[in-house]
Amino acid sequence: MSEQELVLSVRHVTSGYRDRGLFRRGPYQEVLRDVTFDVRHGEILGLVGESGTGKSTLARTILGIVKPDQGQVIHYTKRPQMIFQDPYSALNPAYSVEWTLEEPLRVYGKYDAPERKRRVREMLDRVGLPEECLAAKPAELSGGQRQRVSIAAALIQRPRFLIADEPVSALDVTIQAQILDLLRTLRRELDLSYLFISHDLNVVYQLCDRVLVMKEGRIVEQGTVDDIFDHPKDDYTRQLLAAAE
Ligand SMILES: Nc1ncnc2c1ncn2[C@@H]1O[C@H](COP(=O)(O)OP(=O)(O)OP(=O)(O)O)[C@@H](O)[C@H]1O
Repeated sequence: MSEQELVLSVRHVTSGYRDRGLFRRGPYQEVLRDVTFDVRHGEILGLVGESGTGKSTLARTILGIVKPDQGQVIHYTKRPQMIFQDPYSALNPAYSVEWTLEEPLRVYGKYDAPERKRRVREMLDRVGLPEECLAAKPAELSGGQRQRVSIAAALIQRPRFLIADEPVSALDVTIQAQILDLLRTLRRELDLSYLFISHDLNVVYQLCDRVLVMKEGRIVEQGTVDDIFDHPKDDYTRQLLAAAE
């Protein structure tokens, strides 16, 4: 696969934490073990595995928050942005939606005020929110609206690659379906790629093109959604599928 077709390569990455315990000097805990995969241009790559297996640690390692002890993380596009399960973690409760969406552009410094306002309104429209939301604070919005705002905040700097860590897990099923639809539409319209982290295999089946299965910090199986769901090769994948039925 040529480099133009990739947005990210993770090569033999081993990483973990040193900051446990008293005075953050606890023993080193290895979390990721020899992790290798690519994210291809335009794809939605699912990452599944039980709680505590290292999915969020992988996201942090891709973002550079956790440094790999071995191996390499190679970005072929702008740095990815993140969407989280709880949009509150991405949205400052004290500020309006307009402020939240405009701030990264203000920091970036390239656009004047009218252009920033135009971009904010365009992004709000793309994520399916009315202009009345601009003045609202996060607490005044529904869970689904808040997740739309955090998606807009992630996209306002026009990244090519998004990491979504359980982005629909806190939403009820109808709203989940709307947000999954939005993510599909945005991928098409903005030519995005996603790493989509979820413990919900049903959601992964609906949304993803390919899937990574992680167990105890290792990728035990990867393949297309059809491969993984219809012809799982690894025992652990079979167990996860059986548990989800
Ligand atoms: N900041 C941290 N410092 C030390 N250890 C951590 C830190 N964050 C996570 N860990 C440990 O790393 C391991 C993997 O956690 P991680 O959050 O990556 O798993 P996960 O697969 O995302 O789980 P979940 O699905 O519950 O979010 C766990 O044992 C966890 O306790």
